[in-house]
Amino acid sequence: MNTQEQTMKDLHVKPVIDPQAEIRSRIDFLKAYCKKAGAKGYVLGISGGQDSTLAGRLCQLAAEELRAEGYEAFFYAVRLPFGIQKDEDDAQEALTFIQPDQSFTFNIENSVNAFTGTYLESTGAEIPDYHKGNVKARMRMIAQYAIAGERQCLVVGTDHAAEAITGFFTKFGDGGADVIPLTGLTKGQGRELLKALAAKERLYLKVPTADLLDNKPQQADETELGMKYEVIDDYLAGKKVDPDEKARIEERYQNSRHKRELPVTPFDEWWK
Ligand SMILES: Nc1ncnc2c1ncn2[C@@H]1O[C@H](COP(=O)(O)OP(=O)(O)OC[C@H]2O[C@@H]([n+]3cccc(C(=O)O)c3)[C@H](O)[C@@H]2O)[C@@H](O)[C@H]1O
Ligand SMILES: Nc1ncnc2c1ncn2[C@@H]1O[C@H](COP(=O)(O)OP(=O)(O)OP(=O)(O)O)[C@@H](O)[C@H]1O
Ligand SMILES: [Mg+2]
Repeated sequence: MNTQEQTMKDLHVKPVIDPQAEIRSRIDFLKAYCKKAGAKGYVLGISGGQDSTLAGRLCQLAAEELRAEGYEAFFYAVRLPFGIQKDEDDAQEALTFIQPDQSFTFNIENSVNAFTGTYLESTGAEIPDYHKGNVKARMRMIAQYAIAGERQCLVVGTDHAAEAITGFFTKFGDGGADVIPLTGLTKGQGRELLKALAAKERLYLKVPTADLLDNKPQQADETELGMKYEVIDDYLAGKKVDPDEKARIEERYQNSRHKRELPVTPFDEWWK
């Protein structure tokens, strides 16, 4: 098996999907795991971006089905802006589509600013914008775990194959979650699922952005990555891609392995 085939297998990617079947199996997974864990539902940050819109809708449908079957479960959608989010209208549109049982707004600005202030006092250095971005992602994780802890719920992650292969997530930030229902999907397949769920075009054609930087608000992921999701998706679907791009994807995959594993112990061999 060549590297590309092995990676596709490791990341559980199917080159072609039946969107309705994927929706069904992922909702079934969310329901089965919730019951098995004895949890009371799901918590997820809703940014207005494609991934959380999709995962949020799947969680809401799972919670509704569980209740109809006599199991009390709820979906809590959390808006987690840093100050005023430039694309707040998209986030509101996402909430309208998801129709969550309950939504909260937890503004992370005060917590992040308190953190960066203490960081300066403690180390004598300003935290660079890039690393502050990771603090924002981790603050969102802290907020979601606090809500999940209080409500005995599961924290939902939105990682999928196109982010997993590039390691394009913050370790223990948006990468920190209990259940990851979009695993194995490419970015384009996530879009297909949203279409099949009758989301508005605006929600699935939105330009993907981590939106973590003060200096470059709404920067497109593709700009930071220096790669197109279309190319990453082609690679994941087993297609032939430009050799330079292929090499860059494979390098990113290899260098980010530590993010897809549990913390390394003296008994692990994978890093050798
Ligand atoms: N080989 C190794 N073995 C074990 N651990 C290793 C390691 N190399 C670094 N590390 C650890 O990992 C840390 C670096 O990882 P991390 O803190 O995640 O930082 P890093 O990978 O540098 O940054 C996160 C990236 O993900 C992007 N992101 C974040 C959040 C959301 C989204 C989105 O798609 O919306 C994208 C963000 O724009 C940025 O490019 C190091 O500080 C170190 O602690
Ligand atoms: N401003 C925010 N408010 C609430 N949750 C957020 C916010 N920013 C990020 N998140 C959470 O972090 C996750 C990772 O962000 P990411 O940008 O990868 O996904 P997305 O915004 O849902 O979709 P896209 O990748 O297309 O922008 C989101 O899915 C969401 O759960
Ligand atoms: Mg986003």
